[in-house]
Amino acid sequence: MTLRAVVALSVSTGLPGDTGMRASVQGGAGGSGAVRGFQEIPHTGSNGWINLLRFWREGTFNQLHKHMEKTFNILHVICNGHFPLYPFLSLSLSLSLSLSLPPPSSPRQYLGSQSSVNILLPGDIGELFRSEGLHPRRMTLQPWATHRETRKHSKGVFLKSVFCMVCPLNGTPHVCVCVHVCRNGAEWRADRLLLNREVMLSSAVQRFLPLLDEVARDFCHLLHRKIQMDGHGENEHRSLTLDPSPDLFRFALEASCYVLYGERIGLFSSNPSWESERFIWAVERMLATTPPLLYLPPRLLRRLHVPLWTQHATAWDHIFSHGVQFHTLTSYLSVNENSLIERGELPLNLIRANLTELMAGGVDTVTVPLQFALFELARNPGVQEKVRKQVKDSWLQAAGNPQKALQGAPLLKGTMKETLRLYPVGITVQRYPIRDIVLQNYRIPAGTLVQACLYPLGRSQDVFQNPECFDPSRWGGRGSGAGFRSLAFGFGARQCVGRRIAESEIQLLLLNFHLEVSSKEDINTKYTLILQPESPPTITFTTLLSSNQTLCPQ
Ligand code: HEM
Repeated sequence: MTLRAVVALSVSTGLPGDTGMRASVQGGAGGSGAVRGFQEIPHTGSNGWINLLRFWREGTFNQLHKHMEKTFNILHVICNGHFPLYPFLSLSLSLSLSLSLPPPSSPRQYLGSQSSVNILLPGDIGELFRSEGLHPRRMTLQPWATHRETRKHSKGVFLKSVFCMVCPLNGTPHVCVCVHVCRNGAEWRADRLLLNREVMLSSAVQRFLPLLDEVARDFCHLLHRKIQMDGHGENEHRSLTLDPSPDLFRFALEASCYVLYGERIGLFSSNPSWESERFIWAVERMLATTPPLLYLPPRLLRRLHVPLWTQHATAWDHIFSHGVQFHTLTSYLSVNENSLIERGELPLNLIRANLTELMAGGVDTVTVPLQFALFELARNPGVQEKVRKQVKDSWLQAAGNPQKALQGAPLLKGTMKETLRLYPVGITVQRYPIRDIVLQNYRIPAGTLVQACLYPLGRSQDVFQNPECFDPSRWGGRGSGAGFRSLAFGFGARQCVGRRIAESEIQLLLLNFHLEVSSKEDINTKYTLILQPESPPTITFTTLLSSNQTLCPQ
C-alpha cells in the first residue's frame, strides 16, 4: 500500500496527490481509545536526523516536489549561518550516505527532532479539522517563543499554545494534551474572541475598509507619478517596467499601521522613515532565520551565541521597538474611545503583544501574494481583462463604497484565492487532533502533529481540474470554496485573524494598471517560513486612464 497520498516527508510541505491512492477512511475514528484493525502510527521512532538523511540517500528525495527540496535545503541554510555543529552535520551526512538503511516503514516522518504526519486530500483534512477541539493548536514556533521568554515579553494569540506534547510523568500524550489544552487554550480563546471583534467581524471590516482604500489609492498615485516621470510611451498610456516589491512592502506596512494603530506613517513620501525601512528588513530577517531554528534547540543556540540566533533575536527586537513607537500614540486597538483598554478587557501588555504579532504577520504575508497575483494576471492577459471589466463595473455601481465594490466583483476574490491556491503563503496548516483519527486506514494517535500540505493540495489533479491553469472563475460557483480546498488562511476558530485585512488589501491593490511580463515562464520559489518568489518578478505597468485616476472613482 503506497503511503504517498496521506504522507509526505517533510515538516513543511507534502507530495503531489497520488492517483493510485483513493482509498477512503475505513471505519470511524474512535474517541480517545485505541482503534482496532488499523495500522498503527507509533509515537516514537528512529532518530530524526538519520531519517531525514535516509530519505535523501534513497532517492525518495527525488520524488519530492521542488518545494520539498527547498525545505530540505535547511541544512544548507544552517551551514551558511555558520552553525557551530556544521562539522557534526557533515559527518552524519557522509556517514548516512555510506550506510544502507531500510526503507521508511511508518507514515510518521521526522525532520530533525520534529515528527509529523502530512496529509493532502480534502476528505482527510476535513477529518483533521473535525478533531481539532475547542482550542485548536498549531505547531509552536519555538524560536519566537524563546525570544518572548528571553525578553520577558507577553505572547499574543499566535504564540499562545501548549509546549509539552508528551506527559513527562508517564509519557502518555493524551492526558497531557487534554490538561494543557484546557488551561492554555482557554486563555488563547478569550484573547482571540476580543481580537476577532476588532479585525474579523463584518462591522470591523466596514470600519477599516475605507482606511485601506485610502492607502491603496495613494499607492496607485505613487506608481502613476513614477510612470509619468520614468516611463515611456504616450501620455495616456505610458509604461514602466519595474520590480514592484519595495513599493508593495511599503503599501502593506502603511496599510497595517493605519488599521492597527490608526496612524499613517508616510511611507509613500519621498523620504520614508528609517525606522520603517528597518522594520521591513527586520521582518524579512526574522522570517529567513526562523526555519533553521525550528529544527535545533533555540535555547542552546542562544547560550552559544550562535550568529543565527543573534540575528533572529535582533530582528525581533527591531520589530518590537517599531511597535513601541506607536503604543505611546493613539491606537485604534489600544486607546481609542471604545477600545480594548477603555473597555478594560485586555491588559496593555497583551495588547502590545498582539499588535506586534499582527504587524509582524501582516507585511510579508500580503506582499508576497500581491507579487504572485500581479505576475499571474500579467501572464494571463485574457483573465486580466475579464477580471478588470468586472471590477470596473462593480466600482461604478458601488458609487464609491469599497465594501459594495468588492462584493460585486467575485472574480477579484477568485483571483486572490487562485493565487493562494498556487502559491500558499504558509505551505502547511497544522493541527494536533485531540482524539485518535483514522486516515487512509492509519490510526493516528491524539496529539500527533498532522499537517495539511497546501502546496501539493493546490496543484493536485485529484482535487482541481487543470490545476496548472490560473482560473479565478473556478471559485465562482456555489459551494466552490467548500470541501477543504481553499485553506490558505487556515480553518475554524484558529484561522488567520488577519484574514479580512489581508483579503481587503490584496483586492484593493490589483488591476489599477494594465500588467505585462516579458516572459511567461514559471516563477521559481523559495521557502523562508513563507513561500516567496526566488527573485521578485519584474512587471510592466501601463496607465489605463488619463490623469491620476484609478479604477475606483475618486
Ligand atoms: C494572504 C495573507 C495571509 C495568509 C495566507 C495568512 C495565513 C495564515 C495561516 C494559514 C494561519 C494559521 C491558521 C490556522 O492554523 O488555521 C495564520 C494565522 C495568523 N495570522 Fe495570518 N495570513 C495572512 C495575513 C495575515 C495578516 C495581514 C495578519 C495581521 C494583520 C495575520 C496575522 C495572523 C495571526 C496573528 C495568526 C495567528 C492566529 C491565532 O493563532 O489565533 N495574517 N495566518
